[in-house]
Amino acid sequence: MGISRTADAVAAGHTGAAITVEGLAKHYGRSVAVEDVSFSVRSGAITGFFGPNGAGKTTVLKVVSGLARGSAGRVLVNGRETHARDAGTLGAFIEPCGAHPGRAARAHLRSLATMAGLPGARVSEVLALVGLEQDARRRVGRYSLGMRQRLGLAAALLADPDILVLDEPTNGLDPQGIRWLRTLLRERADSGRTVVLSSHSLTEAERLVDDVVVIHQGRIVHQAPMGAIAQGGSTLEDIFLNLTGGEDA
Ligand SMILES: Nc1ncnc2c1ncn2[C@@H]1O[C@H](COP(=O)(O)OP(=O)(O)OP(=O)(O)O)[C@@H](O)[C@H]1O
Repeated sequence: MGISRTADAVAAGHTGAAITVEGLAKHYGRSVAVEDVSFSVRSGAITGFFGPNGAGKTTVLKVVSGLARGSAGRVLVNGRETHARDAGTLGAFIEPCGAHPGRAARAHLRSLATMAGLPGARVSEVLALVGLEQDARRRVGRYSLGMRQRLGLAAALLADPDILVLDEPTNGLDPQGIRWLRTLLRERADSGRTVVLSSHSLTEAERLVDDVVVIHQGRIVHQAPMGAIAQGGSTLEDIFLNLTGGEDA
């Protein structure tokens, strides 16, 4: 995993990593959500971001996606520090999906496409891609959890971005949906694009991710290629429980 880069290399320009997070902190008033978070994400790989409830995964993914601002530190996307990520560079799905419950999925996606300057035909493409064609005219408020996940994914995929950031994307998906998502994400990575996802389903994620980042109590406690973890005879769950103090669970 192309992890720590020197400050000089980063200052000199693009390090080759799709995402570099350096010394990121996020405070809510006096409460510290994450502190001194640094890691990087390889281009063309699937990176899994793991941690117990409240560890800081969503907070970091929001800042990485430009949906929230950090209190300190910086995030480089393709070597550039910018708060407004353009849709073709990075697409994110972090709940809530932002669709008005009274709106049809197709109308929601159409507005997003218009705002991003994308052709209307792309809406039908992503609806087909996520398997929501038949339900595209239904109100989002009547969607199941899995259908909302698929809609969120459709929105993230609209501009066919180089980098996909997904917060617990398998939540609510049925087994067919999980397999479909695994294939979709693997194909994207194999074609040189980048995926970052968080998940609590460690057994599931073990089959999918190339690189592992573990966050605990707002700080990064581990980063390694999945292959190295497996070679060491450990499972992702072993590593996770050891690092997050849950080995007695
Ligand atoms: N808007 C907010 N205001 C105040 N504190 C917040 C806010 N959002 C998150 N936090 C706090 O930041 C910390 C990290 O939360 P975050 O949602 O990033 O964790 P997480 O790892 O995604 O958790 P989970 O696995 O439960 O989704 C928690 O202590 C949470 O209470």
